Amino acid sequence: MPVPVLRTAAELRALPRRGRRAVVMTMGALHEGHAALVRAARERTGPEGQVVVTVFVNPLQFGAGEDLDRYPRTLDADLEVAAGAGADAVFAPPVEEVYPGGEPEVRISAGPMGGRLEGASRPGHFDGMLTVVAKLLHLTAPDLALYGEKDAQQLALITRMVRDLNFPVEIVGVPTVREADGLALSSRNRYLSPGERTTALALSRALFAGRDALAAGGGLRAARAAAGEVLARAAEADPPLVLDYLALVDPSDFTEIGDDGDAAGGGEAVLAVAARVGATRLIDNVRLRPGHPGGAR
Ligand SMILES: Nc1ncnc2c1ncn2[C@@H]1O[C@H](COP(=O)(O)OP(=O)(O)OP(=O)(O)O)[C@@H](O)[C@H]1O
Ligand SMILES: CC(C)(CO)[C@@H](O)C(=O)[O-]
Ligand code: BAL
Repeated sequence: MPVPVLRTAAELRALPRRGRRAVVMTMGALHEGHAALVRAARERTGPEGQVVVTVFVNPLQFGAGEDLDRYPRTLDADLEVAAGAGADAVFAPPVEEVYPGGEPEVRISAGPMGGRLEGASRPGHFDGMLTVVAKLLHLTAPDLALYGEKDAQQLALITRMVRDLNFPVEIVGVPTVREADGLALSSRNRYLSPGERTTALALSRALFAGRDALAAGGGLRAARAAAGEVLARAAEADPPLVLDYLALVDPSDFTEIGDDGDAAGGGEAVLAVAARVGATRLIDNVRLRPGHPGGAR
């Protein structure tokens, strides 16, 4: 069944509420990772509930020189993926509908966590991201909202915003969906040539090497070193991987964990990587659990 496409805030307000409402926010170019979020939303609302998918490429979270203009826009295909995964409606507004006053002067500040890691590499990104997430939460008024763990710092910041600013919504994280060879699904993967894709596999391989080193009893220092070795080899590949960061961080606030330090939050850590292959910038991460069998999940 085709899924209704709502273009304006007024159309969204006119959508009758039914049971618990879940929202899955995306920038479009939907793939199986997005479909997993929609299916997880459906499971949580039950058949009597309602799942709304938003498709909006948010200019505010792109920096100068980033890929705002070439970001893939594939609404017809997105509607099929959303419907196939169980969405009830897609909200795909034009920019003027989300930013009726033009570029906003008042924005959400992502605070100290927003300046770390991804925030250090993409200044202003998380302020822009949280500002649009706040707007989309107001517009869609959901009971719950689901986000992927692939964008772990984004998920941590949204969770923090909702707590700090008393948004009446439950935030749910969904595990990263990967290709059979480990590459995390990402809309930006479609920029990769076959050779670039082969090099890009080093991101997930590095993280898995880190997880395996931890499972073998090496501790967090060995985990990071093992990941670093994989990335160093990929830097010599053709085309090369250009590392932005490899970091071990505390999942609650994304502060870096020293080599011998314990992570706060029950000793868990996130091993996160960002790198460029050709003109494409990719990120990935795994959760590490020192002391747990397998070292991770
Ligand atoms: N492989 C994945 N597994 C689970 N969730 C994902 C995956 N990829 C993206 N998501 C989630 O889907 C939501 C929308 O993300 P977005 O539209 O930016 O897709 P993306 O694939 O991350 O794109 P990009 O390549 O631009 O980063 C976010 O909550 C994001 O974390
Ligand atoms: C959450 C989001 C839809 C806000 O534009 C975006 O950052 C994304 O797709 O992850
Ligand atoms: N998936 C995160 C959104 C962004 O890269 O802008």
